[in-house]
Amino acid sequence: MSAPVHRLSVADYSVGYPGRHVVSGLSLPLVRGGALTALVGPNAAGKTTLLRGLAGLIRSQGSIEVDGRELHGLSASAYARHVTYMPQALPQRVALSVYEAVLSALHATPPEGTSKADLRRRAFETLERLGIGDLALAPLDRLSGGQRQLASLAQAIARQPSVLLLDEPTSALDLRYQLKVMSVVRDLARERGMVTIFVLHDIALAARWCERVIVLSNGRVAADGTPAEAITPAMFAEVYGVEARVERCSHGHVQIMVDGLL
Ligand SMILES: Nc1ncnc2c1ncn2[C@@H]1O[C@H](COP(=O)(O)OP(=O)(O)OP(=O)(O)O)[C@@H](O)[C@H]1O
Repeated sequence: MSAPVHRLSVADYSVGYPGRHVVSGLSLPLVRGGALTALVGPNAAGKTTLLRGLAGLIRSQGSIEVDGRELHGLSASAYARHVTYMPQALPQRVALSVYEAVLSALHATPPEGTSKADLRRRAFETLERLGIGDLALAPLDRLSGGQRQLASLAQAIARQPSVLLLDEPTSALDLRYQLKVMSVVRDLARERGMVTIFVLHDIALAARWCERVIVLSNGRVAADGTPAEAITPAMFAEVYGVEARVERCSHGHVQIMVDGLL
């Protein structure tokens, strides 16, 4: 039996900090689970603020619905069962092993009907799936930056939320692990029908792996569509102030050539 496809809707949504609106009145056409969505845009566009708002970590106004259910008003623990956020900042240098860190994330919002043995199994399976089973017993404070990023991703995906929000999850990873992470998360999104939004600075990676690309600029949606619709020379000029060509290679993938600053 295939998993239900989760849905996220965001309407008239505003989020920011005391005395500072970063995103005002933003609406997103339905984000469907089962495939990857990229959130791209220049520095300070509001990507992290939007994701942290959607994750219920900072105060926001407007509507955020998951599977038709409004999340505003839910308790923090009920909210966290629907939405999981992987922050840009890597895990604290705490005295836990990678396995214990994943297990503690699972214990924070234990899925209904799962035993402690199920949670332990799920923690190990997640590490194996990401190709870091050999790091299970390694202390977090002895990992490299990339290894800590993988441990943080393992904490997020082990929780099996309806909506997974990942803030630059590949920024510290080498080429092989970038591809590994994109393919594991894409497969999980398909298997679980999970809504999955990645903040990415690497637009080529977004174009290659994501079905939908949302471009945020100054807290507004500047483009939203398939990679071919959203990633265009006009978007690069308007949003990033750079001259770029967008072509397709023989495999049909979008290729980006940045020629310089405008
Ligand atoms: N805690 C905070 N208090 C006040 N303003 C903040 C806070 N965090 C971020 N900002 C401001 O909000 C704006 C958006 O920041 P945000 O981190 O959401 O951007 P971003 O698109 O994720 O950027 P980047 O690509 O550089 O990570 C910026 O102008 C930033 O200075």
